[in-house]
Amino acid sequence: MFFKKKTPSTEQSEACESASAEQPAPEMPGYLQELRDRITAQDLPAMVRETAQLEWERLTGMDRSAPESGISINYLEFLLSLPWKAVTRDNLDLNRAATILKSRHLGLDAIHERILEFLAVKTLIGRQRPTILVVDDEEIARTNLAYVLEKDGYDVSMAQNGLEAVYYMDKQPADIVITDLKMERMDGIQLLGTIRKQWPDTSVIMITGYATVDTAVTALQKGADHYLSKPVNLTKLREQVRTLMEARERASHLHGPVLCFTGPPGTGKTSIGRAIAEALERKFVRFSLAGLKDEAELRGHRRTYVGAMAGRILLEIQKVGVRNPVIMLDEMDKTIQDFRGDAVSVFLEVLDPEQNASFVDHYLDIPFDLSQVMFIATANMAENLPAPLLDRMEVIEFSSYTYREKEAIARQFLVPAQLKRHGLTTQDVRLTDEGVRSLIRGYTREAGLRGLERKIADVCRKIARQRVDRQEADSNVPVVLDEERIIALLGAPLFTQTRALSAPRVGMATGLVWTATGGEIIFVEVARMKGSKQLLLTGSLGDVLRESAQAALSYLRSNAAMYHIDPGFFDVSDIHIHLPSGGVSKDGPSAGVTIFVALLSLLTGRAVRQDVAVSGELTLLGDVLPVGGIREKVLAASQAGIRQLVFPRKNKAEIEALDADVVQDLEIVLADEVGEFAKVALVQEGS
Ligand SMILES: Nc1ncnc2c1ncn2[C@@H]1O[C@H](COP(=O)(O)OP(=O)(O)OP(=O)(O)O)[C@@H](O)[C@H]1O
Repeated sequence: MFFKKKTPSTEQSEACESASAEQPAPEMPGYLQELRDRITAQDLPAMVRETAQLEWERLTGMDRSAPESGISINYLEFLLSLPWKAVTRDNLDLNRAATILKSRHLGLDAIHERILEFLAVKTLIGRQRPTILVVDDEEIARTNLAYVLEKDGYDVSMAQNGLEAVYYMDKQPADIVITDLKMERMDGIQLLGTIRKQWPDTSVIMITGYATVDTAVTALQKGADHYLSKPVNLTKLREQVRTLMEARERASHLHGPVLCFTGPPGTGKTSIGRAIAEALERKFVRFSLAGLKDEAELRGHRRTYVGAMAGRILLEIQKVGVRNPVIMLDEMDKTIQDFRGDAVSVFLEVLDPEQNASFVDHYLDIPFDLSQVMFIATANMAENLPAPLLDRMEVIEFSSYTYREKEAIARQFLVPAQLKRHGLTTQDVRLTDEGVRSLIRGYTREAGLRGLERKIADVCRKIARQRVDRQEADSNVPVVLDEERIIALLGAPLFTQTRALSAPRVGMATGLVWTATGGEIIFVEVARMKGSKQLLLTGSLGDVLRESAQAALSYLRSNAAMYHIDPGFFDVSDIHIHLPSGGVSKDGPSAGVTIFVALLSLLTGRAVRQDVAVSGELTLLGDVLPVGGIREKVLAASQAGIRQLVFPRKNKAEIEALDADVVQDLEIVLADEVGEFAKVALVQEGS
């Protein structure tokens, strides 16, 4: 029993605290009767009905003007409004799922494949009908039980005694054995012993006509999962069978692992989640975790708090009215950083099928089964998620779109959808190639498509307004959306992409960074002045980047001769390293090589080519380690007008996996050690 009875004194004070938030109690006698009828009539699990009845009894003993009766009514109403048993039936037709996924997205084939595999495994497991073996020497008893259980969808076989049961189990072990206790040849207790030894995963329900406390205790001690006396209460038996089957389902990983979509904003994570729900014919809930500050928002407040209510998870379940929706937990990484308290353990409990079958919301105070929910988490960067959570999730990465992909998606999906949403048709508007390009390049700067979608909506709104205002006589003539028209509608372009500079410069190198919103090019500037061995670092740099700068400087000092620079250069100088765009914080090890190139240029006086970008982690001994976010970095480089890229050779596999579309117009050089980076980036002497 999970309902906690409180002492009258605490109840009173709590009730007074909560008074302001509660509704006045409805006219009681009729309402109380109605509540009672609902408790009896609704299909509730036994424990829930018991809790509701107890609460109802408390309510009837209360003064109807007392604030606590309002609290009690709210609780009961909430409890009765939850979908304790309601579920939608999964549609596991893979062809249909594939069609739905394809019709919603362009590209993303690898992700679609992965999701279809996930659904295929579910389908196969779902097809295996659970099996039950009924063992009883009375024919009527066993056929009756078999009839009832078959109607519940189980595959049922029968045996007359323990020996026959063992014979059947040898051929095909059942998930559950329901056995009589007293039988000829091998009785129920002996059969239980054999099952426990040979088929430890099979659950056993023991039934007997000679129910005594002793036999029940013996059966349970020997490993029976449940015990029932004759005549068998069929409702109880079916409930026990269902509980055991659900526990088995959970153990067989039917529900896990949880999918976790990572990638920059607007790359299709939510819309794929929605498409999965549509394919399965499940309800969909998107629930943004951003801004969630503490556990109570997820799990509810105890009823002792003023205005206590259930947490977001149960409120969403209540809203959709079924206990098996697809719930998308958006931006999990952000919540974990900002959360007061232990967010990780709450998520572990919510996502783990072993634990979430008895999820306890503090307000509800009795377990609610979340194990049928299909959770999908999203995060901008998987690296931001703690290892215990990542362990339970299958991460699927969504990456940035190329210009070309954006153009195709805009044409096929975003523009038609926005036209429709604004009462326009493709007859009203003709978007030219130049128009799409200018929308993408001039008005958005993003890895995904969110901003582009908003800009298209802006354009549609303005065209709709013009159409209505002017009552255009020529309304049959489509508006041609070319660059000029777009500038007329949206104003001057907002962005000129950070462009690589053209002329080579001494003391300035171009690098590449990867952030939650995609790739970016960065510039590293270095200067040397008279001083006394100080290294100044500016530009909102994180600790890792600062350490990379120190390592690059130490490497150069310790290898001065090899690079033909004065070994004492630092004794009489200060070195300043600056990464412009101070408003953006920068961190990570991959700028080590870029800093080295800028320093070497400064100390040798050789200029750095500005159409080359380098990215790699530098060790103190001059080795180069691989870096992350290759696709994002390459895209950023090509959009910024870079011609040549140098990456660590250890990134070869990721580079070879890039689509031709991404590496178009770029030359990528792979380097083993830091000197090779410098060779490409520095202008050749004499040239
Ligand atoms: N490959 C694609 N094909 C067609 N439309 C797409 C594709 N990717 C994204 N979209 C569309 O772009 C818009 C933004 O996508 P969505 O909301 O799914 O992104 P998200 O990754 O969930 O973003 P966020 O992380 O900000 O929540 C949606 O209208 C979506 O339908």
